[in-house]
Amino acid sequence: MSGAPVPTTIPVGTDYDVVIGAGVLDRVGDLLGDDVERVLVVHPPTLPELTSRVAAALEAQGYAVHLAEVPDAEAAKTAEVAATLWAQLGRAGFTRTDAVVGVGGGTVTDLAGFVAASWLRGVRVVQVPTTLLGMVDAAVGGKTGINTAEGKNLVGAFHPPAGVLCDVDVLSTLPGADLVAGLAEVVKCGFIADPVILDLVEAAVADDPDRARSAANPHLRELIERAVRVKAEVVAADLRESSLREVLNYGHTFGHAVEQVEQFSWRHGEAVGVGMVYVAELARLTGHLTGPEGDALVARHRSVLESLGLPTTYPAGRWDALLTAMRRDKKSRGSTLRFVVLDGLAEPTRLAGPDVALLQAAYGLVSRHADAPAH
Ligand SMILES: NC(=O)c1ccc[n+]([C@@H]2O[C@H](COP(=O)([O-])OP(=O)(O)OC[C@H]3O[C@@H](n4cnc5c(N)ncnc54)[C@H](O)[C@@H]3O)[C@@H](O)[C@H]2O)c1
Ligand SMILES: O=C(O)C(=O)C[C@@H](O)[C@H](O)[C@H](O)COP(=O)(O)O
Ligand SMILES: [Zn+2]
Repeated sequence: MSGAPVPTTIPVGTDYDVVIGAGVLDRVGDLLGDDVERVLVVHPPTLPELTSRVAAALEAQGYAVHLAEVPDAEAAKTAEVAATLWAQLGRAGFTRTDAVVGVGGGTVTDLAGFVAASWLRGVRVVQVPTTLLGMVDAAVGGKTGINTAEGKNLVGAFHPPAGVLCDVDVLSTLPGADLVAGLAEVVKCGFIADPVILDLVEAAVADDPDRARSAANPHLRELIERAVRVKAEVVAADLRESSLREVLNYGHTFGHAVEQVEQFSWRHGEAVGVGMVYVAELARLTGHLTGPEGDALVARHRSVLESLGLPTTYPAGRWDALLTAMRRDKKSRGSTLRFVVLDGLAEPTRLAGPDVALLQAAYGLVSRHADAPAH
């Protein structure tokens, strides 16, 4: 894969840096800060080599490394798994000057961040995302959490990391479907804030569609950096999602509901893909996107996502379950559902309390094609 030799450092306000580079994995200890003795490295079973490299780099710098293997993917984000990590931290005597390192995709960094946020009411966490989605989104910004039986990320904390280390070389082993799922969050940043992202994705697809959906995408490094800059700017201004940060939730009200209804058999990025089409249709139905320009923007959602192989439709017949799940969205206020919608390209705004008939009509527009991909 391509990658400039010089790492890029993107500051998140004055709090911490996101370091993006090729072959930078061994620098993990540099992000830990002072006084750390013990480090809990949280990792999935799928990444033995990367985990060993991180552990060896930390040991070489004198840290006492404790490995914590957790179940792969969404199965990691449970209270039971968090409890096993708290027990391990307790047995090993982790103090407030010790730290957690998350090595893996967004599921691992969400879990590791939450355990760090809750242990002794907060210890340092350094995130080492190994998926595209983790690099551009999950590991950055300090939203940490786990799921409950009732829904996605319902328990968690805002706990910014001490640093984020993105080694783009590790993406070469990422399965294609996971790379594409990460591109969904990149595309999200294009629609809400940085349209150059959409231009770059479309250019890569026009040039070579297969390569565009892989770690060999010639614009991948720039796409990662642009998406991280979008996220960094937003979370630096509004860590706790009092207002602005909600824009990063574009497509997630419906997307999280799909994940829940499908019992996590859809990847997060896939669900967010169809969620963005849903909310684009909702914006048209509620008069936020109007005229030929509005129509073109909705069509652009479908075309860019489909060109990457992301789902833009969802089967009919699941409305009641979807609506129940959407009501648990964190943007809801009492019984009022709230959505992030676009007034135009890179012009996000909020839609509060739309008529349920319009919500269902938007579902009709994403479900009318009975050709949703099998999962
Ligand atoms: N906290 C946030 O702000 C935030 C933002 C976006 C998403 N998320 C969360 O992130 C999660 C999704 O993250 P994800 O898409 O990274 O999924 P994931 O963590 O499940 O990883 C996807 C798969 O890739 C494998 N993998 C990881 N790195 C690899 C590598 N380098 N080579 C080969 N295989 C590798 C994993 O083992 C897993 O099977 C969801 O739970 C979502 O809610 C959180
Ligand atoms: O960072 C944010 O803020 C986001 O909303 C980014 C999302 O991509 C991410 O999936 C996040 O975990 C969703 O958070 P939630 O508050 O809706 O659970
Ligand atoms: Zn997301």
